[in-house]
Amino acid sequence: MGELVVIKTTRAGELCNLVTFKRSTSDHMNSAMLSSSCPQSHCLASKQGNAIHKLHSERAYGSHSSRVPMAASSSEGSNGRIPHVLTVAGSDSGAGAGIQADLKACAALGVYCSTVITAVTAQNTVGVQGVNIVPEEFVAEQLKSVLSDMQVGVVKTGMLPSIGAVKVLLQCIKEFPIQALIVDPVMVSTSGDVLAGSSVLPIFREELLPMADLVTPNIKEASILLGGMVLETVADMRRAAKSIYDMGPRNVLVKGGDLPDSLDAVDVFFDGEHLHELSSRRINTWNTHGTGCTLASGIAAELAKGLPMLSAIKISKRFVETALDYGKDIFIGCGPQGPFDHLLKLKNTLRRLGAHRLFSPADLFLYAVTDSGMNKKWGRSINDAVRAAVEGGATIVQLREKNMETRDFLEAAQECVPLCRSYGVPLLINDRVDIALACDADGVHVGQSDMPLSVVRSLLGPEKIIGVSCKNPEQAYQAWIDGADYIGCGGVFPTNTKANNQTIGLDGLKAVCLASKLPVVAIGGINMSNAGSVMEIDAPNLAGVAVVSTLFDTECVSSTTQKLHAALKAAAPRT
Ligand SMILES: Cc1ncc(COP(=O)(O)OP(=O)(O)O)c(N)n1
Ligand SMILES: Cc1nc(C(=O)O)sc1CCOP(=O)(O)O
Ligand SMILES: [Mg+2]
Repeated sequence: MGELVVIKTTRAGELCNLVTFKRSTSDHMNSAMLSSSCPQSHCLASKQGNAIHKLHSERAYGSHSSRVPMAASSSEGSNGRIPHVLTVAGSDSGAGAGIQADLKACAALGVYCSTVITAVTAQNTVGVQGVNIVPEEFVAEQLKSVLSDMQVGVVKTGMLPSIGAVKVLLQCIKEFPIQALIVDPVMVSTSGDVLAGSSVLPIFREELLPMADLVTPNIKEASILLGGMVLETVADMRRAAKSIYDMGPRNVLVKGGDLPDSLDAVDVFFDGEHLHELSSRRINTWNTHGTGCTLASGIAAELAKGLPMLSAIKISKRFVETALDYGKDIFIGCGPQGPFDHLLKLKNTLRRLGAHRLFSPADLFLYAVTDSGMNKKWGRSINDAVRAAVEGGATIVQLREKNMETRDFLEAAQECVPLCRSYGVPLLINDRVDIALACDADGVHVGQSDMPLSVVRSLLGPEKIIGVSCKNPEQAYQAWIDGADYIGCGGVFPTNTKANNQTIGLDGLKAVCLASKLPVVAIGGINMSNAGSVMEIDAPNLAGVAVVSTLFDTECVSSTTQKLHAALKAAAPRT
């Protein structure tokens, strides 16, 4: 026989377990607790009116207990697997923190997120009005449902309000191996309400932290974990990071956002060998509720994509900083601490979806970048060079004229725009947003030290194509956040065309591809004999190659372009 779930509300801080629940073959569950419709035959729940009738069967669980730990899943591979984070945390009715923040952060970063709810809180921007702890048996059941069926990469924990919840979590991750465990030791809410009492401290210290790949306490949580140690300076945070490391986690990130009197938000990361101080701009806003959950989920998401720990932390910090900045003036709720806006990128995309844009990643297949020195050497005008490249099969053109007078550059660009348009090939201008505006080019390409992307976008408007140069995953991630259309990534090989250019190799190119959903074009030293190896790196968003000297430091631009096009086609026959 089943027993009804009894849910009573409690005031914040009273963390006694008031929910009674017994398993049986026909429990009637609160409909909010189980998914209501599922086409799969092994689904545990089927809807019957308002109640959900549970088809309880051990056979309903998959059996992945014998599987080996997953390799880092980099992005949607040909097997259709996508990076997956499981969050084990409390629900926040105000949706700024907890499960809701985790879902939004993972969605914003392009990672699938499943959820195990450990507690249901009634909270808003004023504070926490009530907490209901989910019984540990039901936490276990949720864990088993997800872990036995889905390929979870990273588990991230938030509110773990009882010893029992920690125990069942530890049991499950022993049974179902995962790629990494991130522990955000949530104990006190931003409003000061207790979310996990001191009774959980021993099991946190003795059993949970030793299993963690990363633990992310804020100042208060670090102090609690360390028995009341006072943390007032970055030096204190460094000491705290080392002491927490001694409890067993593989990495520690002590978050300094609450440290008083600092201009920057400095976090201290300790990997057992090196201490890193990671600072980010302190954003002046009240809308900070949920930053801790978001940061930890962001790290989990990036780890699930296959990034190393430090890169994942840096990217997640940048995401939080950008989201805080983006949402600094939004107004949700009347309390002292509002939530911020995780889905800023989605808004950028929606804003631009409304606009008429013709750019497609396929345009980047063979990207011809001009050089006036080379054209002069071979006695041809820019216009002739561009025409020959387009006739030979270039799919996009960039005018990169570093030493030209503005007036001459503009005149050349004004000739090239109609020429390229007549071939249906986009024409971009390197660096010079003013020239692009003046000749109505299709877009610009900017580097890391050129005009910032956000300013370029506001000057050019939503329809124009903006490419940005990136040499590492952090820059690639930021380009995506900032709303770039593509990434130019190099120097893949050494080049004589650009002085003192850093060479990042095919591995560097792949790391940039994996860090972003944007299409990527490879640049730097690409020629007839190595173009194939570039196209063959295993990255679905590698869209093509950008080339200067191979196309333009040659007598016959058109036939060289044709040959390179054929070489690319041979290496990437499906494009
Ligand atoms: C397609 C493409 N990728 C990268 C670059 C390099 O741009 P940037 O870093 O701004 O360097 P300069 O070209 O300005 O020297 C590019 N131009 N095109
Ligand atoms: C313009 C440019 N940008 C690079 C980068 O690494 O971002 S490499 C480069 C020069 C590419 O010229 P070539 O094809 O002659 O090697
Ligand atoms: Mg530039």
